Amino acid sequence: MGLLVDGKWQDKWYDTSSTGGKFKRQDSQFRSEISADDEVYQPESGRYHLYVSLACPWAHRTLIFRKLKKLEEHISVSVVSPEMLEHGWTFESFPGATEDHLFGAKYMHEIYTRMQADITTRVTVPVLWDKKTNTIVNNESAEIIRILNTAFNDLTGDDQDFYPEHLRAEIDDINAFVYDNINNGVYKAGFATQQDAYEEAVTALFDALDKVEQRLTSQRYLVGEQITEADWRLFTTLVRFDTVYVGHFKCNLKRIVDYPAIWGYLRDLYSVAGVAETVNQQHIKHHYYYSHDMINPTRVVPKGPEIDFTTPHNRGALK
Ligand SMILES: N[C@@H](CCC(=O)N[C@@H](CS)C(=O)NCC(=O)O)C(=O)O
Repeated sequence: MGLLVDGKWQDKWYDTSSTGGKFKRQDSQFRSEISADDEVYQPESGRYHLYVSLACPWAHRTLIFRKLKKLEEHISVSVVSPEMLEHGWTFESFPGATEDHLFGAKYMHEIYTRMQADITTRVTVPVLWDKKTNTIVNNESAEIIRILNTAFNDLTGDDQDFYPEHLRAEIDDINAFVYDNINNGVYKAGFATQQDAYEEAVTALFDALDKVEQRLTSQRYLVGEQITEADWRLFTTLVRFDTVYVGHFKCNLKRIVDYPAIWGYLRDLYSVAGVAETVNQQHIKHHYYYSHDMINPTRVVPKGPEIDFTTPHNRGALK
Protein backbone atom coordinates (compact mmCIF):
# COMPACT_ATOMS: atom_id res chain seq x y z
CA MET A 1 0.00 0.00 0.00
CA GLY A 2 1.25 3.48 -0.73
CA LEU A 3 0.58 6.67 -2.60
CA LEU A 4 1.54 8.71 -5.67
CA VAL A 5 3.95 11.62 -5.17
CA ASP A 6 4.48 13.77 -8.27
CA GLY A 7 3.19 10.87 -10.32
CA LYS A 8 5.65 8.33 -8.80
CA TRP A 9 4.36 5.41 -6.74
CA GLN A 10 5.79 5.19 -3.20
CA ASP A 11 5.17 2.17 -1.01
CA LYS A 12 4.29 3.62 2.38
CA TRP A 13 1.71 2.83 5.10
CA TYR A 14 -0.46 5.47 6.84
CA ASP A 15 1.66 7.69 9.10
CA THR A 16 0.17 7.91 12.61
CA SER A 17 3.34 9.22 14.28
CA SER A 18 2.24 12.85 14.26
CA THR A 19 -1.32 12.16 15.43
CA GLY A 20 -0.81 10.28 18.69
CA GLY A 21 -1.42 6.90 17.08
CA LYS A 22 -4.70 8.03 15.51
CA PHE A 23 -5.73 7.24 11.95
CA LYS A 24 -6.78 10.37 10.03
CA ARG A 25 -8.55 9.84 6.72
CA GLN A 26 -7.74 12.28 3.92
CA ASP A 27 -10.38 13.98 1.80
CA SER A 28 -10.94 12.71 -1.72
CA GLN A 29 -9.60 14.96 -4.50
CA PHE A 30 -12.01 14.65 -7.42
CA ARG A 31 -15.44 16.02 -6.74
CA SER A 32 -17.24 16.76 -10.00
CA GLU A 33 -20.89 16.07 -10.75
CA ILE A 34 -22.76 14.53 -13.64
CA SER A 35 -25.93 16.31 -14.73
CA ALA A 36 -27.76 17.51 -17.82
CA ASP A 37 -26.77 21.08 -16.80
CA ASP A 38 -23.09 20.29 -16.35
CA GLU A 39 -20.74 21.74 -18.96
CA VAL A 40 -18.51 18.68 -19.10
CA TYR A 41 -20.15 15.63 -17.56
CA GLN A 42 -23.54 14.87 -19.11
CA PRO A 43 -25.55 11.75 -18.27
CA GLU A 44 -24.95 9.35 -21.18
CA SER A 45 -25.28 5.60 -21.45
CA GLY A 46 -21.92 3.82 -21.73
CA ARG A 47 -19.87 6.94 -21.06
CA TYR A 48 -18.83 6.28 -17.46
CA HIS A 49 -16.92 3.50 -15.74
CA LEU A 50 -16.60 2.51 -12.10
CA TYR A 51 -13.40 1.18 -10.58
CA VAL A 52 -14.20 -0.74 -7.41
CA SER A 53 -12.97 -3.27 -4.92
CA LEU A 54 -15.56 -5.77 -3.71
CA ALA A 55 -13.79 -5.68 -0.34
CA CYS A 56 -14.06 -1.96 0.18
CA PRO A 57 -17.08 -0.63 2.09
CA TRP A 58 -16.91 2.75 0.31
CA ALA A 59 -16.80 1.21 -3.16
CA HIS A 60 -19.55 -1.21 -2.12
CA ARG A 61 -21.93 1.73 -1.70
CA THR A 62 -21.53 2.60 -5.36
CA LEU A 63 -22.11 -1.00 -6.50
CA ILE A 64 -25.35 -1.11 -4.52
CA PHE A 65 -26.55 2.12 -6.15
CA ARG A 66 -25.53 0.93 -9.60
CA LYS A 67 -27.61 -2.20 -9.00
CA LEU A 68 -30.67 -0.61 -7.34
CA LYS A 69 -30.84 2.27 -9.79
CA LYS A 70 -30.72 -0.16 -12.75
CA LEU A 71 -27.49 1.25 -14.10
CA GLU A 72 -25.67 -1.97 -14.88
CA GLU A 73 -26.12 -1.66 -18.64
CA HIS A 74 -25.20 2.04 -18.59
CA ILE A 75 -22.12 2.15 -16.34
CA SER A 76 -19.40 -0.48 -16.79
CA VAL A 77 -17.19 -1.76 -13.94
CA SER A 78 -13.68 -3.03 -13.32
CA VAL A 79 -12.96 -4.90 -10.08
CA VAL A 80 -9.50 -4.86 -8.50
CA SER A 81 -7.94 -7.85 -6.77
CA PRO A 82 -8.54 -7.91 -3.00
CA GLU A 83 -4.79 -8.16 -2.37
CA MET A 84 -3.57 -4.62 -1.80
CA LEU A 85 0.16 -4.90 -1.25
CA GLU A 86 3.30 -2.96 -2.25
CA HIS A 87 1.73 -1.67 -5.49
CA GLY A 88 -1.59 -0.76 -3.91
CA TRP A 89 -4.72 -1.95 -5.72
CA THR A 90 -3.93 -4.14 -8.77
CA PHE A 91 -5.72 -5.99 -11.56
CA GLU A 92 -3.96 -9.28 -10.76
CA SER A 93 -6.20 -12.25 -11.39
CA PHE A 94 -8.33 -13.37 -8.46
CA PRO A 95 -11.77 -15.06 -8.53
CA GLY A 96 -14.39 -12.33 -8.85
CA ALA A 97 -11.85 -9.64 -9.86
CA THR A 98 -11.54 -8.42 -13.46
CA GLU A 99 -8.91 -6.91 -15.70
CA ASP A 100 -8.94 -3.16 -16.25
CA HIS A 101 -11.54 -3.15 -19.00
CA LEU A 102 -10.57 0.30 -20.26
CA PHE A 103 -6.79 0.34 -20.56
CA GLY A 104 -5.53 -3.08 -19.47
CA ALA A 105 -3.61 -1.39 -16.65
CA LYS A 106 -1.74 -3.55 -14.16
CA TYR A 107 -2.13 -1.18 -11.23
CA MET A 108 -4.88 1.15 -10.11
CA HIS A 109 -2.36 3.99 -9.71
CA GLU A 110 -1.98 4.03 -13.51
CA ILE A 111 -5.59 5.20 -13.72
CA TYR A 112 -4.78 8.19 -11.53
CA THR A 113 -1.66 9.11 -13.51
CA ARG A 114 -3.62 8.84 -16.75
CA MET A 115 -5.75 11.65 -15.39
CA GLN A 116 -2.71 13.71 -14.40
CA ALA A 117 0.85 12.51 -14.98
CA ASP A 118 2.41 14.35 -12.00
CA ILE A 119 -0.39 13.83 -9.52
CA THR A 120 0.17 13.57 -5.75
CA THR A 121 -2.61 11.53 -4.15
CA ARG A 122 -3.62 8.38 -2.35
CA VAL A 123 -4.90 5.83 -4.82
CA THR A 124 -8.32 4.89 -3.54
CA VAL A 125 -11.41 3.15 -4.86
CA PRO A 126 -14.13 3.82 -5.83
CA VAL A 127 -13.33 5.92 -8.89
CA LEU A 128 -15.97 7.12 -11.33
CA TRP A 129 -14.19 7.56 -14.66
CA ASP A 130 -15.29 9.40 -17.80
CA LYS A 131 -14.33 7.53 -20.99
CA LYS A 132 -14.98 10.59 -23.15
CA THR A 133 -12.60 13.08 -21.51
CA ASN A 134 -10.35 10.44 -19.89
CA THR A 135 -10.71 12.01 -16.47
CA ILE A 136 -11.80 11.04 -13.00
CA VAL A 137 -15.23 12.55 -12.42
CA ASN A 138 -15.36 11.76 -8.74
CA ASN A 139 -13.58 9.52 -6.21
CA GLU A 140 -15.74 10.18 -3.17
CA SER A 141 -18.31 7.45 -2.61
CA ALA A 142 -20.72 9.70 -0.72
CA GLU A 143 -20.95 11.90 -3.82
CA ILE A 144 -20.88 9.11 -6.38
CA ILE A 145 -24.00 7.54 -4.84
CA ARG A 146 -25.81 10.89 -5.02
CA ILE A 147 -24.88 11.13 -8.71
CA LEU A 148 -26.17 7.60 -9.34
CA ASN A 149 -29.30 8.36 -7.32
CA THR A 150 -30.56 10.97 -9.78
CA ALA A 151 -28.33 11.81 -12.76
CA PHE A 152 -29.37 8.91 -14.99
CA ASN A 153 -33.09 8.76 -14.14
CA ASP A 154 -34.13 9.82 -17.63
CA LEU A 155 -32.06 7.02 -19.15
CA THR A 156 -33.23 4.26 -16.84
CA GLY A 157 -36.76 5.44 -16.08
CA ASP A 158 -35.98 4.59 -12.46
CA ASP A 159 -37.01 7.36 -10.11
CA GLN A 160 -36.51 5.68 -6.73
CA ASP A 161 -35.04 8.37 -4.52
CA PHE A 162 -32.71 7.42 -1.69
CA TYR A 163 -32.14 11.06 -0.75
CA PRO A 164 -35.60 12.64 -0.88
CA GLU A 165 -35.81 16.37 -0.35
CA HIS A 166 -38.03 16.27 2.74
CA LEU A 167 -35.73 13.83 4.59
CA ARG A 168 -32.39 15.42 3.68
CA ALA A 169 -31.72 17.19 6.97
CA GLU A 170 -32.35 14.02 8.96
CA ILE A 171 -30.33 11.85 6.55
CA ASP A 172 -27.41 14.30 6.73
CA ASP A 173 -27.44 14.19 10.55
CA ILE A 174 -27.53 10.40 10.68
CA ASN A 175 -24.84 10.13 8.00
CA ALA A 176 -22.48 12.37 9.95
CA PHE A 177 -23.00 10.36 13.13
CA VAL A 178 -22.69 6.97 11.40
CA TYR A 179 -19.66 8.04 9.33
CA ASP A 180 -17.64 9.38 12.23
CA ASN A 181 -18.41 6.65 14.76
CA ILE A 182 -19.16 3.56 12.70
CA ASN A 183 -18.09 3.66 9.01
CA ASN A 184 -14.82 5.37 9.80
CA GLY A 185 -14.97 4.32 13.47
CA VAL A 186 -13.97 0.73 12.67
CA TYR A 187 -10.93 2.04 10.76
CA LYS A 188 -9.98 4.37 13.61
CA ALA A 189 -10.02 1.38 15.95
CA GLY A 190 -8.27 -0.99 13.55
CA PHE A 191 -5.51 1.36 12.37
CA ALA A 192 -4.80 2.93 15.78
CA THR A 193 -1.22 2.37 16.83
CA GLN A 194 -1.58 3.39 20.48
CA GLN A 195 -3.80 1.88 23.18
CA ASP A 196 -5.65 5.08 24.08
CA ALA A 197 -6.40 5.95 20.44
CA TYR A 198 -7.82 2.44 19.94
CA GLU A 199 -9.91 2.54 23.12
CA GLU A 200 -11.34 5.94 22.30
CA ALA A 201 -12.44 4.74 18.87
CA VAL A 202 -13.85 1.42 20.08
CA THR A 203 -15.82 3.08 22.88
CA ALA A 204 -17.35 5.62 20.50
CA LEU A 205 -18.11 2.84 17.99
CA PHE A 206 -20.06 0.69 20.44
CA ASP A 207 -21.84 3.68 22.02
CA ALA A 208 -23.00 4.53 18.51
CA LEU A 209 -24.09 0.94 17.77
CA ASP A 210 -26.08 0.95 21.04
CA LYS A 211 -27.87 4.12 19.88
CA VAL A 212 -28.56 2.61 16.47
CA GLU A 213 -29.88 -0.55 18.15
CA GLN A 214 -32.31 1.56 20.17
CA ARG A 215 -33.51 3.42 17.11
CA LEU A 216 -33.99 0.26 15.07
CA THR A 217 -35.97 -1.43 17.82
CA SER A 218 -38.94 0.81 17.14
CA GLN A 219 -38.48 1.68 13.47
CA ARG A 220 -37.65 -0.36 10.41
CA TYR A 221 -35.03 1.90 8.81
CA LEU A 222 -32.74 4.67 10.05
CA VAL A 223 -34.93 7.45 8.76
CA GLY A 224 -38.52 6.30 9.17
CA GLU A 225 -40.41 3.94 6.93
CA GLN A 226 -38.39 4.05 3.74
CA ILE A 227 -34.91 2.92 2.83
CA THR A 228 -32.60 5.87 2.26
CA GLU A 229 -28.93 6.31 1.45
CA ALA A 230 -28.31 6.42 5.22
CA ASP A 231 -29.22 2.73 5.36
CA TRP A 232 -26.96 1.71 2.48
CA ARG A 233 -24.08 3.66 3.98
CA LEU A 234 -24.47 1.79 7.27
CA PHE A 235 -25.14 -1.55 5.55
CA THR A 236 -21.71 -1.83 3.94
CA THR A 237 -20.01 -1.53 7.33
CA LEU A 238 -22.44 -3.88 9.10
CA VAL A 239 -22.07 -6.64 6.51
CA ARG A 240 -18.28 -6.64 7.09
CA PHE A 241 -18.45 -6.29 10.84
CA ASP A 242 -18.56 -9.85 12.17
CA THR A 243 -16.44 -11.16 9.29
CA VAL A 244 -13.49 -8.78 9.71
CA TYR A 245 -13.95 -5.84 12.05
CA VAL A 246 -14.56 -7.96 15.18
CA GLY A 247 -11.33 -9.92 14.73
CA HIS A 248 -8.97 -8.00 12.47
CA PHE A 249 -9.85 -4.48 13.72
CA LYS A 250 -10.43 -5.58 17.35
CA CYS A 251 -13.97 -4.18 17.41
CA ASN A 252 -14.99 -6.99 19.69
CA LEU A 253 -17.12 -5.70 22.57
CA LYS A 254 -20.04 -7.33 20.75
CA ARG A 255 -20.82 -8.79 17.34
CA ILE A 256 -23.63 -7.60 15.09
CA VAL A 257 -25.43 -10.93 15.65
CA ASP A 258 -25.61 -9.95 19.35
CA TYR A 259 -27.74 -6.88 18.57
CA PRO A 260 -31.25 -8.20 17.85
CA ALA A 261 -32.55 -5.12 16.03
CA ILE A 262 -29.39 -4.34 14.04
CA TRP A 263 -28.96 -7.98 13.07
CA GLY A 264 -32.56 -8.18 11.81
CA TYR A 265 -32.11 -4.86 10.00
CA LEU A 266 -28.93 -6.11 8.33
CA ARG A 267 -30.78 -9.22 7.04
CA ASP A 268 -33.69 -7.03 5.97
CA LEU A 269 -31.40 -4.88 3.80
CA TYR A 270 -29.51 -7.95 2.57
CA SER A 271 -32.81 -9.41 1.32
CA VAL A 272 -33.54 -6.43 -0.95
CA ALA A 273 -33.50 -7.70 -4.56
CA GLY A 274 -30.02 -7.48 -6.07
CA VAL A 275 -28.14 -6.55 -2.90
CA ALA A 276 -26.83 -10.00 -1.94
CA GLU A 277 -25.10 -10.17 -5.36
CA THR A 278 -23.03 -7.13 -4.43
CA VAL A 279 -21.64 -8.79 -1.27
CA ASN A 280 -18.50 -10.89 -1.69
CA GLN A 281 -17.30 -12.16 1.69
CA GLN A 282 -14.27 -13.85 0.13
CA HIS A 283 -12.94 -10.54 -1.19
CA ILE A 284 -13.83 -8.84 2.09
CA LYS A 285 -12.05 -11.32 4.32
CA HIS A 286 -9.09 -11.86 2.05
CA HIS A 287 -8.47 -8.15 1.52
CA TYR A 288 -8.27 -7.12 5.15
CA TYR A 289 -6.49 -10.12 6.64
CA TYR A 290 -4.08 -10.54 3.72
CA SER A 291 -3.28 -6.93 2.91
CA HIS A 292 -2.78 -5.33 6.32
CA ASP A 293 0.38 -7.16 7.29
CA MET A 294 1.25 -4.68 10.03
CA ILE A 295 -1.89 -5.93 11.78
CA ASN A 296 -1.72 -9.55 10.61
CA PRO A 297 1.92 -10.30 9.66
CA THR A 298 1.32 -13.99 8.90
CA ARG A 299 -1.39 -13.11 6.36
CA VAL A 300 -3.33 -16.16 7.53
CA VAL A 301 -7.00 -15.61 6.69
CA PRO A 302 -9.47 -17.11 9.21
CA LYS A 303 -11.99 -19.67 7.98
CA GLY A 304 -14.96 -18.40 9.98
CA PRO A 305 -17.23 -17.05 11.12
CA GLU A 306 -20.16 -18.83 9.49
CA ILE A 307 -23.00 -16.33 9.21
CA ASP A 308 -26.30 -16.84 7.41
CA PHE A 309 -27.57 -13.47 6.20
CA THR A 310 -30.61 -15.07 4.58
CA THR A 311 -32.61 -16.16 7.64
CA PRO A 312 -36.02 -14.40 7.94
CA HIS A 313 -35.75 -10.93 9.44
CA ASN A 314 -39.34 -10.53 10.60
CA ARG A 315 -39.17 -6.75 10.44
CA GLY A 316 -41.98 -6.28 7.96
CA ALA A 317 -44.46 -5.11 10.63
CA LEU A 318 -42.24 -2.26 11.87
CA LYS A 319 -42.97 1.24 10.64
N1 LIG B 1 -13.54 8.83 1.09
C1 LIG B 1 -13.33 7.78 0.17
C2 LIG B 1 -12.53 6.68 0.83
C3 LIG B 1 -12.21 5.55 -0.08
C4 LIG B 1 -11.14 4.62 0.53
O1 LIG B 1 -10.48 4.95 1.52
N2 LIG B 1 -10.96 3.43 -0.07
C5 LIG B 1 -9.97 2.52 0.43
C6 LIG B 1 -10.39 1.08 0.26
S1 LIG B 1 -11.55 0.54 1.44
C7 LIG B 1 -8.71 2.66 -0.38
O2 LIG B 1 -8.76 2.63 -1.60
N3 LIG B 1 -7.57 2.79 0.31
C8 LIG B 1 -6.29 2.90 -0.30
C9 LIG B 1 -5.45 3.96 0.36
O3 LIG B 1 -5.92 4.62 1.30
O4 LIG B 1 -4.32 4.11 -0.06
C10 LIG B 1 -14.67 7.30 -0.32
O5 LIG B 1 -15.58 7.11 0.51
O6 LIG B 1 -14.82 7.12 -1.52
